[in-house]
Amino acid sequence: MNITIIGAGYVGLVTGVCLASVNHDVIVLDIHEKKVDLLKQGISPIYEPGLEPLLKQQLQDHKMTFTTDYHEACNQAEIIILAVGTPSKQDGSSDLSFIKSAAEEIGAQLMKNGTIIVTKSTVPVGTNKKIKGWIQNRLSGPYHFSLASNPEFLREGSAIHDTFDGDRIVIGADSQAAAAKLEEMHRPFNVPVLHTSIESAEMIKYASNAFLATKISFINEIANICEKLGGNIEDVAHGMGMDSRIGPHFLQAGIGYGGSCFPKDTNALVQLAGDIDHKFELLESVIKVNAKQQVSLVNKAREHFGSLSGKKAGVLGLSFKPNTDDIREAASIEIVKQLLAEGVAVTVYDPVAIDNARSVLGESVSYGEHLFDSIEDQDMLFIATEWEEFKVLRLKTIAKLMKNPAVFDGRNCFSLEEAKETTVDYYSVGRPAVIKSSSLI
Ligand SMILES: NC(=O)c1ccc[n+]([C@@H]2O[C@H](COP(=O)([O-])OP(=O)(O)OC[C@H]3O[C@@H](n4cnc5c(N)ncnc54)[C@H](O)[C@@H]3O)[C@@H](O)[C@H]2O)c1
Ligand SMILES: O=c1ccn([C@@H]2O[C@H](COP(=O)(O)OP(=O)(O)O[C@H]3O[C@H](CO)[C@@H](O)[C@H](O)[C@H]3O)[C@@H](O)[C@H]2O)c(=O)[nH]1
Repeated sequence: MNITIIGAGYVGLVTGVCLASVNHDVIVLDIHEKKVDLLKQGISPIYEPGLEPLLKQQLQDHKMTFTTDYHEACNQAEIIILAVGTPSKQDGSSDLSFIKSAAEEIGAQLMKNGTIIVTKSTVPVGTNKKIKGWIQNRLSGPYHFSLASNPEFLREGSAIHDTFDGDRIVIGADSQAAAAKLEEMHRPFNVPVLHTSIESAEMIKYASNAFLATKISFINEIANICEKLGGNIEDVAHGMGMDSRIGPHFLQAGIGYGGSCFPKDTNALVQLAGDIDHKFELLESVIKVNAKQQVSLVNKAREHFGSLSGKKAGVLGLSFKPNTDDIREAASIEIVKQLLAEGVAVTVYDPVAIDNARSVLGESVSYGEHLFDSIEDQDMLFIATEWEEFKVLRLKTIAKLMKNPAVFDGRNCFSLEEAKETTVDYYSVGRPAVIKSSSLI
């Protein structure tokens, strides 16, 4: 099939590469010229395991092209997939300006009947109706087109795997023919397909993200209670997860959820409910708990040291999760900002996210070239992302390198047994702190 994707961000790029690799002919359009130039050379502007080799292969096989020209992208397409960003506005609601401008451009370029316009971007319930209007307003003739909502569920860091091995594909189309065509497009992925109305498809995306965020805030609250009452959150989560009605996933306590989706989509759903005078109290609490959790490690450090002013801290991990260079809404950035506000000199390290972090943190911190640069001679060490290369470090190595070995582990990378065998004062999440008697004197 001839498929066009509008937006060469995370979703557009991964979707495009995967569709091309199962033999569709894919054009990806973006308005960002530099990005398109890089992509034409087979260079991925994002770090995503497995993406670049697959991209290069599709270019070599002539299954994929990149452009900034809407006419070239849209006039022959059977299916046009909208994958532009839908960031948060100041009030938390979804900014649909990129969707609107892309829809208007598509409308102006439609020159035949039967094109299916698919929304993959995460958009509030009712947006597809608006998209229809925006396209219709720009049509140059009486062309018929179909609309569908086909939300994306990939996770950064495992995006290729999630596309080929996802749990479900949701299709909400305005006609049976469009629904059948989209099912055919996805068939090579061999993932179960659910057909719904457009509105249900739009809501499935928000409800899924909100539910997962709720699981995370819930387990983080249980972790906070464990810290005060006793109990080990790892055992508690394991025991809860053994109940098949609860399930073992998304019960990893930590320093809160970040990324480009959960924070944005939970806020957008609260706003969407508010628009119809429904106060979504549960989700409001989930968001509040998450904000509190993001600064919980620094609170522990303050309690440990008294004042943090004039001290030196290393921060390991800047991306919002491992295997990505994305730092959008990452807890690490909140931690760094708070440390800086308290007069701490901060050295950060991340295997792939340093360049992105530099654009946000500028010269306010030092950047380690090697992870040891963030450990050596520091008074305290924060672990904000559970990168594999941090997990294979040993606490006794960390203890030797640090000035005052106090570790604040936001991702429970080390066992309490290991912490007990070293000179490190070790704080983690939802587990008892391991404080050495010498540090209490
Ligand atoms: N990132 C994820 O893991 C993920 C997963 C599922 C769903 N989503 C949703 O998918 C959508 C896209 O997310 P993303 O992370 O890929 O966004 P992104 O910000 O990484 O990329 C969006 C791209 O769209 C381009 N763009 C903006 N306006 C355009 C226009 N008028 N015409 C053409 N291109 C335009 C931008 O230049 C950018 O390259 C969002 O709604 C997001 O919520 C994201
Ligand atoms: O048990 C857990 C699981 C995750 N997280 C945190 O939650 C955030 C999000 O993680 P994850 O969901 O793995 O990454 P995303 O790439 O943001 O993916 C989410 O957001 C995407 C965009 O909407 C959806 O497509 C995916 O299905 C959904 O999982 C990260 O900060 C994680 O550290 C936890 O703290 N504990």
